[in-house]
Amino acid sequence: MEALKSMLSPLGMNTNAIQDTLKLVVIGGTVETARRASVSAWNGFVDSFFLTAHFSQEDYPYDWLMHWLSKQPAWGRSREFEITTRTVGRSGITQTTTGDLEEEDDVEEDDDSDALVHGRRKRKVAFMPSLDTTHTIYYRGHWLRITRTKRYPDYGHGAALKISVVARNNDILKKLVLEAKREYEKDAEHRVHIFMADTTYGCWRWNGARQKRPMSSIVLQPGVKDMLLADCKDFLCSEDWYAERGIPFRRGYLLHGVPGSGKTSLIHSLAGELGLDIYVVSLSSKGMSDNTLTTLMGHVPSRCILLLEDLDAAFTRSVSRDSSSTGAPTAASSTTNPAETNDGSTLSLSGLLNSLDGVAAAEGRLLFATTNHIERLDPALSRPGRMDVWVNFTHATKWQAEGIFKCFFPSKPSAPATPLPSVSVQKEGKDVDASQKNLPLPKRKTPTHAIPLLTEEEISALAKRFAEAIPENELSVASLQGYLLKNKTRPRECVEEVDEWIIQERETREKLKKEKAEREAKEKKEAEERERKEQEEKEAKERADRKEARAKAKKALRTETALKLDVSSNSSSGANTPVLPEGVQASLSESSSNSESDSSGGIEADTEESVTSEEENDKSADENVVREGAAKEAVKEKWVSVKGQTAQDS
Ligand SMILES: Nc1ncnc2c1ncn2[C@@H]1O[C@H](COP(=O)(O)OP(=O)(O)OP(=O)(O)O)[C@@H](O)[C@H]1O
Repeated sequence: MEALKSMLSPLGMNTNAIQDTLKLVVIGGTVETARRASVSAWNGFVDSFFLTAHFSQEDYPYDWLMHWLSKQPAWGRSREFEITTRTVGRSGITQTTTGDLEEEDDVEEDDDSDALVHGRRKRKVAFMPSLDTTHTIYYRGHWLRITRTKRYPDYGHGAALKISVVARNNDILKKLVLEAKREYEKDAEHRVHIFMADTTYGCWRWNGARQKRPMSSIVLQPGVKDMLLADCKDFLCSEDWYAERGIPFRRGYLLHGVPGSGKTSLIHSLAGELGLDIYVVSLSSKGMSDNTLTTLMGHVPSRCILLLEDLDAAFTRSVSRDSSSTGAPTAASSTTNPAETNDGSTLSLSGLLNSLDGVAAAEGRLLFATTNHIERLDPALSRPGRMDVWVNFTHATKWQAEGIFKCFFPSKPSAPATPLPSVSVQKEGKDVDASQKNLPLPKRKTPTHAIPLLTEEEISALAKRFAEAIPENELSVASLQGYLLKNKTRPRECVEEVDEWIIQERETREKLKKEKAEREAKEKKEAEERERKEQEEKEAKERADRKEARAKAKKALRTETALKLDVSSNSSSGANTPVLPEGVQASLSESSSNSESDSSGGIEADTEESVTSEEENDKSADENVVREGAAKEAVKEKWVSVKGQTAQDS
């Protein structure tokens, strides 16, 4: 301080403004230099001692870490944040996070996440640290510096995480990622994640997480579910077996059959059972091309279910999925020359085949394809190696009807440990047994409907009666489910009224069939009418063209004849010789031969096309005119030549 004073004292009292300014510049410069030096020293320290890991939103570790961070108090206490009702991270896990905002009343009332407000689930508001802010979190004896950044700021999407830590090696980061993964998987245990193909960017987009569907809720012919599940499990643990034999580590399942028979439901259920995510591609979606599909297939993770829905619709682009639509491959299905359809899709069959098992195709995935019309598939698509297992789904059998009935109406446990007193609940004017408290519904806190619990024997008897009433292979399982849903609280009435419902169903189907037939007949008639009109227009045009051609021919003939006349008159007046020029002689003989061969068609003899009677009349009238003209010319020319000869004789 003293030194500074002594340095400044000569300037202090008697200095002018310039000296003061210089003083300020020197001090400011020193401070700024010191600041820069400290920043660069800190950066140097960070660079040399910090380990930094980057996590991009496109990859799973990002989800794991976002999920883990959502549970860290420091993350929730950010001083700069985004407020969102979207769930944390791509995973969409909807549990309470440290940053969740609740109304006080809600917290007191209950923590029922299923509560409905105006028919919708209550949305929770979450606090998320805003982009480009750095947080420091203490983890296992280390301070982690975490920054969330935007990966593609220009495109407005894609986020990334940067985690830096002072450590000798990256063990701490490995531990962090593994712990985040474990926690994520534990929370995701009851859900199946769905990813949809984004054809614009050629990437996969997370589309939501669905509750797992128990396999027992899918009712198929005995053995089908078990066979499929065993096959999938066997495949997933046979990677080495495939590698040893040089067989591509892929397996394809083709589920074909009538609509509403459980194809999609079975795939969801299998995904839940095997703990796999589902990647869905709609081949007929807008902008789908060979390149996009190949890119997408190359980015499918190794253990997942790849679902190609409605495989037959990929090349027909038909709106109708019924059996009467032709399903004939359009130009776009050409294997060599894919044509662009009006929806911008340029996918070809060869492109699809290549993406399924080409060099870039992912290994270890289970391919599931569904179709309602197996007969429309190209054999190359469904051959073994691409589709190894085929399963046919039919309309409901009696066996399935019985099974689905039992699924809807679970029976009362035969010997409850502590029998509950049966309470009667008044609902819609009917007495129903309220002992449904025994129902295995762990998540439902306030049941919105009461299901009477019947004994196992009673349910079995009702299910049998229900199955007997259902015609074999006539109604879809989806329609049975619809009927049971309508009667979910009335098992006995449901069985009593099933005959009536079947009659109604048949009538509705008949009506729909009739309406469809009428619509198709009308469309056919309109198409025929259109075709007839087009044909008529075409014929009229052809007639007009022919008429014009004939008119031109007549005109040309007249011009030629006039020319001949000129030549012969010149020769008769100019020289006394009766010898006619060669062309005129030829014309004369032609004219005479024409007059002789009138019946054979004369001037129009070279017209090959057949003509209508009207046209023939026109034509013969025209021909008569031409023939008359030609005959007159011939007489005239003969007279001229005789005259010429007489003149020479005399
Ligand atoms: N076999 C079945 N077991 C249980 N539920 C079924 C069965 N078949 C159909 N369902 C029910 O019917 C509805 C439609 O089923 P799903 O979508 O799986 O049929 P799909 O065969 O895939 O039909 P589409 O060919 O039209 O896509 C679902 O809600 C499902 O619960």
